[in-house]
Amino acid sequence: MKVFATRIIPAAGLELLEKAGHTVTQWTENKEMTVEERIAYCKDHDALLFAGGRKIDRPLLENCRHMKVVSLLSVGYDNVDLKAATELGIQITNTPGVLSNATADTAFLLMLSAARKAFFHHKRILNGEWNFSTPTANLGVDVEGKTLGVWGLGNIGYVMAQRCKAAFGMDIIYHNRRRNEKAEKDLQARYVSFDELLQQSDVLSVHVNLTAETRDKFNMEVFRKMKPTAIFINAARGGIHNEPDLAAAIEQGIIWGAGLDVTNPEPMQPDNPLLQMPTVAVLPHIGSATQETRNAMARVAAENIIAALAGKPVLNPVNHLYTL
Ligand SMILES: NC(=O)C1=CN([C@@H]2O[C@H](COP(=O)(O)OP(=O)(O)OC[C@H]3O[C@@H](n4cnc5c(N)ncnc54)[C@H](OP(=O)(O)O)[C@@H]3O)[C@@H](O)[C@H]2O)C=CC1
Ligand SMILES: O=CC(=O)O
Repeated sequence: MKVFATRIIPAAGLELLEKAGHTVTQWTENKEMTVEERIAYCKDHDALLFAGGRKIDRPLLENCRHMKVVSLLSVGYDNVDLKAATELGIQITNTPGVLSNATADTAFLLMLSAARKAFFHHKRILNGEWNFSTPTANLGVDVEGKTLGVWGLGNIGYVMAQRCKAAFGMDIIYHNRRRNEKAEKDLQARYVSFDELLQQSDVLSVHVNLTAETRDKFNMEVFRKMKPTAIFINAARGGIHNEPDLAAAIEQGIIWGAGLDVTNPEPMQPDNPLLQMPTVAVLPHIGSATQETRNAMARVAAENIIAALAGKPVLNPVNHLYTL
């Protein structure tokens, strides 16, 4: 059968699909497809491997009713109209688990980078300012022994908590809709209300899915409930924080700093004030971007397609989650 990939995909996934007898066409151009191009390609294929691009919306899905599966090369499924896909009988799948370590590592990197003003110091070196540091100027803060608050202690949040506890003996508090008993047992993570999470966290790391409930949750009203020394980390989705409010909160000393792998909108514009702030570290949505992890994700995405095209149950269905 015929599979269309919206970008060049890692070799491990390509090999699996070809070994299963499928023909794979990849979008190789260094520019986004137009809406018309995407519909034309999808109309002609049995499966879509979605490796990035504009939202999988109802108009696209309605033009591709024959498609058996849209396999996302990601965990997040907020860029798909799941309701439309389910109504049209199109299976949607994702790649959970295999990218948790790499994404948690990115959150960990951002936490340290914000705490130690690492990106700011890097910029200073580029400006030829090596000797500007004095015993009292441009200091960072320690994270050792402090409290990590995790909003969304699932696959990625768990690894972030595990790393922070093992590396720095941080106390772990978290807030989900349901208790995570494994984290409570293994990491002595303490379940708290959302407001307690805000009040008690020295570092607050966001790992929830982007949904109607979580969208724009971190706004000025919420930042005002956090410690003035707190560091806000978001390696989930930019839509979860209000970016002008975040910039104002740091500027006014309402919180101390931030580490963002995801921004709102993406791409972040180079003149965004957050990029000038010493206690802010921003990365261009590279949470899972390691060679090993991208190959593992491609394998899972390919296996989901192979199962769906064979009429077998897929590994990672997400259609049932659309009521979120
Ligand atoms: N930066 C990057 O490159 C990457 C970003 N991501 C993002 O990270 C997100 C999380 O991935 P992953 O850890 O695998 O997902 P999981 O489903 O394992 O974890 C999500 C957690 O969020 C909690 N949660 C969801 N909604 C709410 C809510 N309204 N209030 C409180 N808690 C909530 C869930 O618990 P409960 O259901 O009990 O509330 C769950 O523990 C993805 O959706 C994706 O957007 C993922 C990979 C890479
Ligand atoms: O943002 C990445 C994902 O896997 O979700």
